[in-house]
Amino acid sequence: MTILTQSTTWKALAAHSQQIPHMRELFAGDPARFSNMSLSTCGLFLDYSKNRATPETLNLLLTLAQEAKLDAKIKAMFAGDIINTTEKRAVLHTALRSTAGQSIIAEGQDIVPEVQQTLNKMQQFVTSVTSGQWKGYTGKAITDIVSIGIGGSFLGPKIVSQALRPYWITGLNCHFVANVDGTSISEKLKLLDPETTLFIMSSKSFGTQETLTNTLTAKAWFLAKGGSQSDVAKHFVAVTSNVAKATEFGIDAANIFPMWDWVGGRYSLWSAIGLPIALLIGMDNFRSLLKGAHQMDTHFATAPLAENMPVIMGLFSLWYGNFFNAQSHVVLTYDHYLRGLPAYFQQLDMESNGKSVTLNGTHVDYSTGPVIWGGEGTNGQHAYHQLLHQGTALIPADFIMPLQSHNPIGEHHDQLASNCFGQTQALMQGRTLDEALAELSKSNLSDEEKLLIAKHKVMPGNKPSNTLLMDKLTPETLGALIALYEHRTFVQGAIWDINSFDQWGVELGKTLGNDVLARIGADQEATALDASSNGLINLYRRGKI
Ligand SMILES: O=P(O)(O)OC[C@H]1O[C@](O)(CO)[C@@H](O)[C@@H]1O
Repeated sequence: MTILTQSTTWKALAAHSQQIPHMRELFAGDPARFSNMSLSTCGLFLDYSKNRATPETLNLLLTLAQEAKLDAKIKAMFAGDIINTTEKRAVLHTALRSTAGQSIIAEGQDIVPEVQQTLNKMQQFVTSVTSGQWKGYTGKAITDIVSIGIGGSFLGPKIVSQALRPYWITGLNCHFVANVDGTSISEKLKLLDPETTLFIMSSKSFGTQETLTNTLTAKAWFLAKGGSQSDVAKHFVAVTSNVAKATEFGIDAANIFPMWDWVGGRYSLWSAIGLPIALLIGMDNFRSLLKGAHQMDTHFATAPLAENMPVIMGLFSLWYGNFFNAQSHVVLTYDHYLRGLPAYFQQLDMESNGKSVTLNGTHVDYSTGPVIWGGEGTNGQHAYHQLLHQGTALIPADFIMPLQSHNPIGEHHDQLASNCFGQTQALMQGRTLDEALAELSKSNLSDEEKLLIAKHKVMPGNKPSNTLLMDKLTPETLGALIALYEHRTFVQGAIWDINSFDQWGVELGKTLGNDVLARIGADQEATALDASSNGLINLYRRGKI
């Protein structure tokens, strides 16, 4: 048994979870529930009133957070303590959006100056490329960027660039390659001209198979299409913390942008890993993205727990996972530009909190990170929302929507908003048997048929959701929104007493993958592994079933 589940507060929460009235009743009993249970900060508005919660719920959850020393853990992260204990690293993505005058110490050194220097190096590079001063090997300006990276070195740049499409002011095109599947890079290369294409190789470790292989393919393509070895420096740059490996690989030292051990891959879009974003939206907009995140950092570090947006969201997610057996959490973006955000939050949360031992190695006796999934509204309403409304699983939902559209055409945005709010209402209130029968009262069905159909139309309701709104999707509000989810993930990991900043689970697959690769290329058929793995490898070697 862990200390957490033995605590009086945990037991009180378990008992309390059985006593919460249906949300319909909670709303009926408190006309001020919306204003009492909403919060506004950093350009974001959070309505958390549609949760299974009374004031007692919040008190208990906040007590749980205090007992887990959440306050002290937040301070430790911002102070650069070694909170990633298994990798012996500080966790300082917040330093990437710090302001020039701040001083943040990691491993005995103030890291703010090098963060600022890197931003300046990015600025010079962005100016040089976007002004046309940076020339390709035939003297032409760059028109296309290809970002090669995977995981945190891919999702952040890709999804933020997609989200900030209205801010693409530089005229460049950007393409992203992550998967080692040769189709991915081949389809991109077909569209490109080597004379005007610049590759950014993004890999913190400079050791990731997919990224190395894709970069080698890109380089071979460049050389085959007319570029020479001495031209490579004009077309390949890298972002990495492993400068030695990058130079050994052939990237000019002057074209390497630094990364640091104290930035986790899934928290790295704010570093030079965000270079593709900056090349599309310009450095001023990139700095606004950082500013929005910094505002959320300040809020997270200073607001009382009861008024702290990441804390409230983290606590409610834990509430459903630990006390209502919710196994997944859905993120529903009512904005086409934000369609990629669920995938981004999926990596952020699942790679961070997909853990099952506490910091001291004890096996947890409670659920940790849920499955994060989702998509854009209204599309999902015609697909998986059915299960949200009437399925047997409890799936808490976050609805995210800007009040103003970048494309205000006719009634589109009013319809979008009405669907978003209508969904949260339907999830909360559901439909009773009497209501379903009343709806059928004028039909020609027999009473027996009416009752049967009505039973199928019953929706239990009481399904929790948060609604997050912003005036408009801007670099600043997006920065705040992403930082909000980063900190929400931290809050849960801190209470569960797990390390949210390592990812040992992905290592075994990588190691075995390399072993399988050697067996695929070996002289003889595979015999040494389990029967299934041998069988699959040998089928693959034969190339047909
Ligand atoms: O930037 P790198 O070192 O190539 O790593 C890519 C990704 O691989 C992972 O280690 C997991 O596969 C992620 O955490 C990381 O973002």
